[in-house]
Amino acid sequence: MHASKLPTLSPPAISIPEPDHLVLEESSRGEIESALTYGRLGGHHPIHLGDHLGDGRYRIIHKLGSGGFANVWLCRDMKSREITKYVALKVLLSGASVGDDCDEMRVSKMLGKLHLDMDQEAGAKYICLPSDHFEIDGPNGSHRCFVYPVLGPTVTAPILRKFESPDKVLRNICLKVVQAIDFLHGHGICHGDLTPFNILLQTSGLDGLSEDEIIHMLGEPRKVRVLTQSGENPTEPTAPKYLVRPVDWNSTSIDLKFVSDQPCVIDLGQSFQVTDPPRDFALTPEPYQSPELMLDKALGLGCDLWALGCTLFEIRTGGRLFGKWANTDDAYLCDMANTLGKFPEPWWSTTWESRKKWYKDEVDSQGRVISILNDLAKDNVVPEEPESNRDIHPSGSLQGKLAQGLRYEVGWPSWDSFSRDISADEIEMFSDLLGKLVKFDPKDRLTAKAAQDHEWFKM
Ligand SMILES: Nc1ncnc2c1ncn2[C@@H]1O[C@H](COP(=O)(O)OP(=O)(O)OP(=O)(O)O)[C@@H](O)[C@H]1O
Repeated sequence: MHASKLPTLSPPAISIPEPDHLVLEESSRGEIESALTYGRLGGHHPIHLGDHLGDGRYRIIHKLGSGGFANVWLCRDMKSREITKYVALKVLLSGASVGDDCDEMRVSKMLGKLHLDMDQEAGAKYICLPSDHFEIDGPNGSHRCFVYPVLGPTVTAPILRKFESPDKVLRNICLKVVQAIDFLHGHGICHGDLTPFNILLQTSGLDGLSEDEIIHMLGEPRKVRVLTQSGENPTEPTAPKYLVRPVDWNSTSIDLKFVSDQPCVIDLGQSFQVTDPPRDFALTPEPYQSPELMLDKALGLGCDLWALGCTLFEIRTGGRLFGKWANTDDAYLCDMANTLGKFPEPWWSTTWESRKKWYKDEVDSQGRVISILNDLAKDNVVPEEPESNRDIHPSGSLQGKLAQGLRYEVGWPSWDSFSRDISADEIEMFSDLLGKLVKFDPKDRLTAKAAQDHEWFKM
């Protein structure tokens, strides 16, 4: 799910304290979950370490992540008696748990109807589907809960360092993501929110470890106290005593031997049957939106294929394909035009109304768009070092973007980076694949099935 779909929360039916009286003892930049998401109807369920959910079956032992709609907890499955077993439990905001249609279960239901033998389906093992679901009632409303396998982080610098051949590993991860999307598309399902943030690496070997071993490996959960404005502990049950900071996979003390090189595509909350696209839908974040989605609000498998191109680029290089510095639709569209050329009609002359602010109507002798203003429209990429790939390819092209090489950087709270060049051969092959996925006309885009046979994957 994505934050643009944040549900409007209904006004409280009972008298509860105003939500803005809660603060965190310390908060950090970019933190999604805040104290304000508690203490109100529609908000999060107050959860503490050691709590049991799902009729006592799932015991909370750490937090794995938080998004715009949910917190995801690492739990021990107490039903498993022989060996310890761990699961990821996604607990939705109660405001996101309304309605008959249950987003997270929709794909499982669609696939269930097809009576598939999932072991026989190549891409099925790279899709994260819930194994169980239930509902809990609490002081902030009812919350849908979904049980998933425990996954690890997205690809990051420290993870890459642990692999002997990171380039090969990254290409393999990309292939499996393509297989996962092919699996969905083959069964008429559009993912609807494909981004690199929704590609996590699988874990292995966690089951059987003791809780102490798990905590030792992931780091002791960090608690941040929730306080009232006057600095007191909140007394009402609508707020937890503390929030838990999610596992920091970039921390140097985490043992990455449990993180595999197999990806898994998560967050199928926006997925839909191609034959029945939703009328009211949430948009994928801008960097992954296709031009037809941005300009015509047209949704379909083609949007997934465009997002797939952007996602593969980002996995392989650690950088954004379109709009690295952009923060408006125009800036994203300009970067697409700089990289891919003039848009087809009617987009160029009519639909993209502000285009004339940035580009002339005609293109130059090499088919490149001609900028009117240099600021926004100009490409973000400045070639630096001579005698490298950067000088061979114009920066306003897919090759030019790939010529910047692999640049993975981890920001707050731990800093780390991992960088290296991408060979000229690979730039040629990969830009060919990307160019076929990010075609302007969705009908011209390479299907996920055909993409798997591309020579880039055979390097
Ligand atoms: N199965 C899992 N195993 C481990 N961590 C997970 C798992 N599923 C989700 N996470 C972590 O929890 C975070 C939030 O999950 P998810 O994206 O499903 O929630 P959301 O509220 O729907 O998010 P968004 O606002 O990004 O749409 C993820 O970014 C990821 O870090």
